Amino acid sequence: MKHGVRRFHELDVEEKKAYYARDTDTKFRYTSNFDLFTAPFANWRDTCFCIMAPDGPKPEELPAVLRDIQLEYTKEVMRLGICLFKLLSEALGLSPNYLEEIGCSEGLAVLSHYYPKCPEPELTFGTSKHSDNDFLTVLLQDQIGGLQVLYEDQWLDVPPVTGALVLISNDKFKSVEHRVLANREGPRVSVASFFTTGMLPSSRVFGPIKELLSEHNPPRYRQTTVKEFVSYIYEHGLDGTSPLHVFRL
Ligand SMILES: O=C(O)CCC(=O)C(=O)O
Ligand SMILES: [Fe+2]
Repeated sequence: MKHGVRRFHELDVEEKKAYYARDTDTKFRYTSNFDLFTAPFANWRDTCFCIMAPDGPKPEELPAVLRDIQLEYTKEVMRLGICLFKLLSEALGLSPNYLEEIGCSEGLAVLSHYYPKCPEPELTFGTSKHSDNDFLTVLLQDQIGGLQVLYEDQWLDVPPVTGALVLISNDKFKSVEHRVLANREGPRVSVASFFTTGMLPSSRVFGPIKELLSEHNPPRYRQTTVKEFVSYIYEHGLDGTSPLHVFRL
């Protein structure tokens, strides 16, 4: 998968142009800084964004250099995701299929990032500080490094694997804040698979799971739709703030 992503990003500009889009109606789109016009500054990163589930692209909509591998990789990520949602449900004391049944594994968006060498890495980031606005992220990264997580007020170089189940778990699972440094070495390639249903027109509401609530553990967030939750990031860009404060009671 990492080779496929690198092959795409290293194609001729003319070939990549055909996939460049800033609107939201193509399934596979190549872009740089989705939040270019809303974030406080630009990141040193290009991205291919592709909705793979529930309705993925037709194979011919994917660039030939990563077509087969992206389809195969996504199948495996979906299997892994379903397994993780079962374990997370159990960890919350719920039945194993709980998170799957409320729709957490229904949607999957694959973000394939390419961080070119940066001549002045102290002036920007590869990806600025944020926490992911989805249910869970499965992250694949290469060996270049630069990914950091915030732990007890310190940035640690740790390869993270888990994502964001904060709101519906009522803070039981905390979404890790993370960033990627721009790097003199590179390119760096990563693939972030977001379990999200933000692309669906669903009006289903999510809030803290009622089985987890009690007198001693009252809801800490109001209910919201995934669409509303996700829109925060588009409106603010990766400006270092978390959408969670908007929903906190
Ligand atoms: O490139 C990485 O390792 C992380 C990317 C990331 O944080 C994201 O896509 O949300
Ligand atoms: Fe992230």
